[in-house]
Amino acid sequence: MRTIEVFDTTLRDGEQSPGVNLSSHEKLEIALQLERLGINRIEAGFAAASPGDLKSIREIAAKVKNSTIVSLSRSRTQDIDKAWEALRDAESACLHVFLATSPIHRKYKLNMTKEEVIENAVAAVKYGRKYFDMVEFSCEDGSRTEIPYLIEVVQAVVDAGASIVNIPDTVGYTTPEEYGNIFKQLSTNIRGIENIKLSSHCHDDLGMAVANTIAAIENGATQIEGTINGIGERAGNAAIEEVALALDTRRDFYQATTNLKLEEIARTSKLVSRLTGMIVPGNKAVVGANAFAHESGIHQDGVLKEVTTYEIIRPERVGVKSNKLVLGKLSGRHAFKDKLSELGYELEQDELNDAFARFKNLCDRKKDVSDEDIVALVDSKLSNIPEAFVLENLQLSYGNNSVPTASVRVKTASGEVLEEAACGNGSVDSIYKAIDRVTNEEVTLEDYKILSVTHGKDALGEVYVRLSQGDYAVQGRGVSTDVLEASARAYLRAINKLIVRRGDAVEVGV
Ligand SMILES: CC(=O)SCCNC(=O)CCNC(=O)[C@H](O)C(C)(C)COP(=O)(O)OP(=O)(O)OC[C@H]1O[C@@H](n2cnc3c(N)ncnc32)[C@H](O)[C@@H]1OP(=O)(O)O
Ligand SMILES: CC(C)C(=O)C(=O)O
Ligand SMILES: [Mg+2]
Repeated sequence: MRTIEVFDTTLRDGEQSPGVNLSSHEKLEIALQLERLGINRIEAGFAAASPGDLKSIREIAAKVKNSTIVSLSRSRTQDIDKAWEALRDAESACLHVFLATSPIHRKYKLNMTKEEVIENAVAAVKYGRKYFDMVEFSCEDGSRTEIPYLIEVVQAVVDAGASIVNIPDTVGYTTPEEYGNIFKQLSTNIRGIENIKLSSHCHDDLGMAVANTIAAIENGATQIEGTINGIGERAGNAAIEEVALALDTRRDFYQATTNLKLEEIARTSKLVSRLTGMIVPGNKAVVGANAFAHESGIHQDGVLKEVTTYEIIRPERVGVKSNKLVLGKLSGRHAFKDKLSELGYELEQDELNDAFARFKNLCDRKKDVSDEDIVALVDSKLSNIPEAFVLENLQLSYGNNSVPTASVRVKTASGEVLEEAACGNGSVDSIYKAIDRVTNEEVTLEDYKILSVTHGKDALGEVYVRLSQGDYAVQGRGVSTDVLEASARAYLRAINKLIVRRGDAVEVGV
């Protein structure tokens, strides 16, 4: 059985998803969960991209001990210097340096000859090796590169000291057969291939990212790259959970496995979805809400007789648990704490007291409190964003023939209570206008999404908003049994984040 190493780029390529913008704290939370999942290498960002990216890579490098931390870097000395600045204190660090090799990129983007590309790639790897023991080189757009030339580039960077070579299908263009052949060619033509890791990195533009990744494994890849939930630039990257489960479920066929703790998958997926605001579709393989649901009579009958008739992955395998402890309004703190621990949360006493008070409050408004309700309730408070404004009261006047009016009362960080009212084109609009007034912020609402977290008429509603102000873009999430309250909480939360971001910007001198 071969062991395939897993390189996660949720925090770098995943953050390249349009609309996703994670704070340092959120990135750290994801990195710690990726470490728990057993990821071998975590690409924490692109240090030269911004002072904020550098800072969050450094924070992750300081806290994560069991995974190698990686920074992306162009083949430029100034980028490599920044990567070293971010990673110098990591327990285990890797520089990920890249340069495009395909004819299209050489001609139109880089304006370099074949020889210049090799020269720059070799120089970058050698420069990187002055700082780093582990250097990965990526032949960007490798799948559209002439194979004999690709072999030349790979041999040159291996000779220069790269210990991982990655062949990205940058634009999701390749097919399993074609991509597999590239790995076969490299596996048989590179001197010293046995001492390096050969890596795949696939995008999903034609919906083949996972199939292409598997083809690479079958033809010699020893590392795969991807993201949780398959998020990433354009149509996204190969979904790590899908590749891992394909190998696990069909180990009889592929004779390969990963060292991931598969039971951490559901939790990791939820965390990434929550913090990025990228909602996982119900029918998504492995982590979608319907992945383990059986709807039709014939399937249900089969599953009741023998579960393997229609279920190839047991839900427990990926950490989807059945509800064992039903909590309600008569439960106490011990049961609540026990449930939180089962759901993966270990709270400090004051956080627990706070969550418990909100749980009791929810029980008064909702008949059945499910695990999802509890996760939503705890998560909505745990992101540690300093709150410049806390929602104290929301009041609405609505009639189908009158102009909706909202009144909002907030408490500021200094304890001052402020109240404002506003009319709007609809209830949400009036709430947002009142919040703009009371916070004295001028923002643009770029996106507003509403969904139900749980089921039934007393379900929790979840609202995501994306706001911008000048160069800043932030997301906010609010959860409540009342969608208008959730809308207000999401908006206010985004404003609080915006205030923190502006503070960050002052700190780094932007
Ligand atoms: C396939 C991928 O996912 S690659 C990673 C993509 N991710 C990102 O780009 C996010 C982070 N990027 C950034 O913050 C910015 O692009 C920066 C800070 C890296 C660079 O910003 P700028 O200096 O303003 O350059 P800009 O992004 O406009 O253009 C890229 C430049 O890098 C060059 N370049 C692109 N790739 C490479 C590379 N691997 N090595 C060296 N140079 C490269 C381009 O040819 C262009 O050079 P030019 O200015 O001489 O024409
Ligand atoms: C930077 C590289 C690895 C990349 O993300 C790609 O080519 O898709
Ligand atoms: Mg990519």
